[in-house]
Amino acid sequence: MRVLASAPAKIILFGEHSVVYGKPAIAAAINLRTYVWAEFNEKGAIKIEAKDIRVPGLTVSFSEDEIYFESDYGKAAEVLSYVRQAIELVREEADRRDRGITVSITSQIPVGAGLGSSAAVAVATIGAVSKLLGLELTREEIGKLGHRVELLVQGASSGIDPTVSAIGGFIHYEKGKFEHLPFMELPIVVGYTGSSGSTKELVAMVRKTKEEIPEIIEPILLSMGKVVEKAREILLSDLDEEVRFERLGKLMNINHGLLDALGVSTKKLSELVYAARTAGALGAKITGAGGGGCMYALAPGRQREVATAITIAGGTPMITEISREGLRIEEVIP
Ligand SMILES: Nc1ncnc2c1ncn2[C@@H]1O[C@H](COP(=O)(O)OP(=O)(O)O)[C@@H](O)[C@H]1O
Ligand SMILES: C[C@@](O)(CCOP(=O)(O)O)CC(=O)O
Ligand SMILES: [Mg+2]
Repeated sequence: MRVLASAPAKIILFGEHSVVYGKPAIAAAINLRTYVWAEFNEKGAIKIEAKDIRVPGLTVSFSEDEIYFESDYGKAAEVLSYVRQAIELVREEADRRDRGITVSITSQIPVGAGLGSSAAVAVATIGAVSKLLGLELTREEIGKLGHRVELLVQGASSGIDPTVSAIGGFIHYEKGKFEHLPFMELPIVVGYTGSSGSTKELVAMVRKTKEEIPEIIEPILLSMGKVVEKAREILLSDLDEEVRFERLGKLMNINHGLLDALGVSTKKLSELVYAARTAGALGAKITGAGGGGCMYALAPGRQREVATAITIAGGTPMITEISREGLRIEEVIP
């Protein structure tokens, strides 16, 4: 039997980092996906074929069914740890720790770009392997297992990424609980710096600063939570679209400033943010952990101009749409 599952990337509209400390956040699944094939192998081992993963310092190449890591083993093992933990967790849930499983991954999501590639690969792996082992799990349960994977690998995770990747759509999330927000097309442009940041390292860095100067960092996290609550209020209001976008844009700019204060922006991210605002975006901010990766801009009627400004500033604009669908079982071959 072979199973193919896929799971989407996401953007965090408001509240990254503060969400790790129990504050609310708002995120949406987007139409970039990670695909995972799962099948049994007779060796009783876990085998991972990560076909197109590009991480600086690591090259993975393939022959028929062997994987070669052109790097030290430690680094390769670390990079594949989300997938390995996802498989091990599902084998445990199914009480089939002995079962050999091979997974093969292809992905459209840039890695370490703040678009939740770690959550998508974990969720798609859990989806494919649980189906293979005959476990009946709901999307919500799969999101919770994805959260456990992120906790095991990163040491800290709010769970928002695996939740939105598993269930899809547009959500408000707080302390493990989510609420679907009304589906709406937002006129946004995502700008990719081309460099990556490790969520594990950035979350650890914020925690260290918080421990050193809690009297300064805690009020920033509190403010971020308040920005999210205000944004939710605006998203659910019946305000005129123009006013609504204008207010959301202002909140995005505040949220970016607060993220910058936490130290997770970079020169390039800020350049893309300011280029977008100068080209007419109502708001622009980092999305995801930062340290490189992506920003996004809200630009009703100005998406083309903002995309051009991002290109001129040295970034890559991406036109993305919100994905209603989360985890999908694409194919089951008996
Ligand atoms: N296609 C993939 N195959 C295997 N592992 C992946 C894949 N995509 C992402 N990952 C894992 O996720 C990590 C990146 O996660 P993270 O630092 O949270 O950034 P982000 O989730 O923003 O992309 C990679 O280093 C790797 O371990
Ligand atoms: C920084 C954080 O809020 C989001 C991280 O997203 P990403 O891995 O950068 O896509 C961490 C978390 O919510 O667990
Ligand atoms: Mg991640």
